[in-house]
Amino acid sequence: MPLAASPAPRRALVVVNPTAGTARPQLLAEVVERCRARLDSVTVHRTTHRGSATEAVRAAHTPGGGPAPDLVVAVGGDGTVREVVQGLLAVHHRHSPAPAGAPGGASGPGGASAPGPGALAVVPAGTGNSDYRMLWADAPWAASLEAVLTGDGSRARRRRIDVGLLAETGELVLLGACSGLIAEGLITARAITVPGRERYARALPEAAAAFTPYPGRVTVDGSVLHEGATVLANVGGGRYRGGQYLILPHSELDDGLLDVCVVGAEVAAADVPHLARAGLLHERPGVVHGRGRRIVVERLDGRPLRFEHDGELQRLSFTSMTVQVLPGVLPVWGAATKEVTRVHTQGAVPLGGLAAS
Ligand SMILES: Nc1ncnc2c1ncn2[C@@H]1O[C@H](COP(=O)(O)OP(=O)(O)OP(=O)(O)O)[C@@H](O)[C@H]1O
Repeated sequence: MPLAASPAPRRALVVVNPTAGTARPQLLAEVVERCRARLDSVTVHRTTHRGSATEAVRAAHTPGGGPAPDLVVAVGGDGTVREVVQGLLAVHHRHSPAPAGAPGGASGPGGASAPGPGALAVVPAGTGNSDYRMLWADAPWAASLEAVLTGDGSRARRRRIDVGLLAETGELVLLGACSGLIAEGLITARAITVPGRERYARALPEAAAAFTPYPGRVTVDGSVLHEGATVLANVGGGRYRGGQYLILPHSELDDGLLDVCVVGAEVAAADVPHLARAGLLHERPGVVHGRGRRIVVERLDGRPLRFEHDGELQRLSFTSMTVQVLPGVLPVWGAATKEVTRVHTQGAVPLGGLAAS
């Protein structure tokens, strides 16, 4: 759901993780210089430990602690973005008396009630940077940031996007959560030393070659979508996983719903990586799609369900994962339309995520 307007931001909090994969001092210097050239006030927080980004975002929005930022720039990888989002959602819950996702809510700058969280902008400085790609595809970060700072509506939009809540742990799901093969790929990736996206591009086929489907069930808002041998069930979120595998081609980040794709055993696991890279997986027989507010993914033989969310493997021994939508809770800057840029995969398709409006 687009906000009524996308005014240019005035006050930024820049949160940088100096330990993120590609966070060089000159990158931070350039981000800060660009922000200072355009904005009234810019505060920089360098993270010092895990959780530091969340703390900084919350502190910057403390009532009575001075004007809150209307822009929060996360400079780091997906882990840093997730921590910043956690902080923003804590502020959202503190400030939003309106039901989650209600248009307008209390979060627009200049709103009558206390301002909600600043809008997220991402500068990619990690190794995978899937969050940045979900929002901007392959656009260069400097051009994206400049469009945000100037409120250039032809290139950047501020929207309130949906976030998933993993009911079993209370964790947030931004890019997506997946059982089966994609989770196995993360385990295989640990032994591969090449950085970033390339690591996962090598890991997934390797994991697929050794993969055995599990007995599973997927339920969408109380109705069974799939029951039987399962290769993967992906809930989201972004259209791509691993920044390159097209799994949810019709997912919109701001429609108030979660999409789910289940790949049944009719599709050989070994074919999933190349089909998904080519953008062909979703139309194969044995692949089903659903959309709803609450998605339950179960393993039915009593053994732990292997699953991940946002690229983090879930280490607890749950037999199910339940993802509920928190509609429209996260204000975020992204590309103006989904047609603006393309992700370079073999079968390049329009960017997933933000609805053109
Ligand atoms: N100062 C710090 N020292 C150690 N760890 C930190 C620090 N600041 C943040 N972290 C942690 O570093 C982790 C990894 O950061 P991040 O994901 O941004 O970088 P990355 O792993 O290089 O990128 P990507 O996730 O895109 O591959 C985060 O989970 C975060 O909690």
